[in-house]
Amino acid sequence: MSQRFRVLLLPGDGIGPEVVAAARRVADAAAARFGLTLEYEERRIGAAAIREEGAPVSKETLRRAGEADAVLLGAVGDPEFDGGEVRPEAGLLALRRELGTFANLRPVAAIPALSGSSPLRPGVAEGVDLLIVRELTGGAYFGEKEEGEERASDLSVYTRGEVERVARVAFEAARGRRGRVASVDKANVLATSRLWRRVVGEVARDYPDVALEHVLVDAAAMHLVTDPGRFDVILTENLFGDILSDEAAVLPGSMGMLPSASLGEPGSPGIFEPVHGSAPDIAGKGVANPYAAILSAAMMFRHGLGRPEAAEAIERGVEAAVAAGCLTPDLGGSSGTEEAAEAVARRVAAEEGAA
Ligand SMILES: NC(=O)c1ccc[n+]([C@@H]2O[C@H](COP(=O)([O-])OP(=O)(O)OC[C@H]3O[C@@H](n4cnc5c(N)ncnc54)[C@H](O)[C@@H]3O)[C@@H](O)[C@H]2O)c1
Ligand SMILES: CC(C)[C@H](C(=O)O)[C@@H](O)C(=O)O
Ligand SMILES: [Mg+2]
Repeated sequence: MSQRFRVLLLPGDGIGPEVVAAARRVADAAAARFGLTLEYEERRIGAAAIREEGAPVSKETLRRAGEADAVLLGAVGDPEFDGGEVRPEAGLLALRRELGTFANLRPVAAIPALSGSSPLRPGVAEGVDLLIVRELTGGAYFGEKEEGEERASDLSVYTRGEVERVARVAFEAARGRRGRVASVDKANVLATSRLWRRVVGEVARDYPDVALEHVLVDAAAMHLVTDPGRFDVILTENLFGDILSDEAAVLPGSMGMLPSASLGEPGSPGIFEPVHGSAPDIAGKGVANPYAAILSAAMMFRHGLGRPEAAEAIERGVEAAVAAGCLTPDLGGSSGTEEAAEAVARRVAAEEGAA
């Protein structure tokens, strides 16, 4: 009997539905190839949920997410709700909170065929292979907020336990990579960063085989685009990780190339979500780059469903489609979203019977 998995699809807003459909197409091809059955349920999140259900994510959707084996998410956000009291983004934050996905893995890898796509100095982005481990359920995003006409504040809180658990994720990941962690903070100014630095240093003692360096976030932002090869695993807090990962998108050449996995305690469902947003400027045109969402589906097979062979087949499929010149406009090509998804799905299926 084939192994069955329940996948909750949350396409969301803007290009979200377009890239999730593409990811589903490829996930199905991988499932068929490896004898797995994916049972999908689709629900609303973000602006789509505000319009139809009155809230950016319903209690029922949060409940269904908790019962799924994995959540595959597109993006949330719509200019219609900018500055409003109910924000689409709150749905995603509530979902992360509900599922306790404290560790967000954002791999940044330059695909060889795309080495010319980075707008940086020639050669800088070549061979880049780094992993941002972003703390995802703490810091200024989730602290107490005050929002008045004359005064506003976002309290940033970190506890020892919150820092320790995400640091362990980073050190474990480094063990399977090149053995280096750069912990990024602002310890020259922020108390939370000083706690962060102390706790990361303590955790490092359990990983004598991993080299740890502390880097201030302002300098890290500069190194990321001038000398990205110095990084293996970057470990950082919620807000810094959000900003540094969009900056890192210039390395492979587009926001449309960065996937992510948001993981909680073992056994709890992860959220697999591209790093990019709802891209209202290109939504509905069929030209969004689906590779970030497709590679997020690969991460779902690896980290959420325990089927790394399916993940690898998808990753090889993306590399091959890109090498064959199947590029969306953000990468300088003229392929559409569906065409790119088909190109990957075909390659995943055609590997059938291969070792
Ligand atoms: N995880 C999420 O759901 C998420 C992440 C970031 C932003 N957002 C939301 O998305 C909305 C738009 O935000 P933004 O414009 O600052 O960021 P964005 O990531 O949506 O877009 C930034 C730029 O990158 C381009 N881009 C992004 N993804 C692309 C893709 N797959 N293919 C081709 N081009 C792509 C867009 O066209 C745009 O020019 C906001 O409401 C924001 O809050 C959501
Ligand atoms: C939409 C927003 C809440 C989200 C974040 O800031 O975490 C997004 O920018 C991301 O990077 O996933
Ligand atoms: Mg972001």
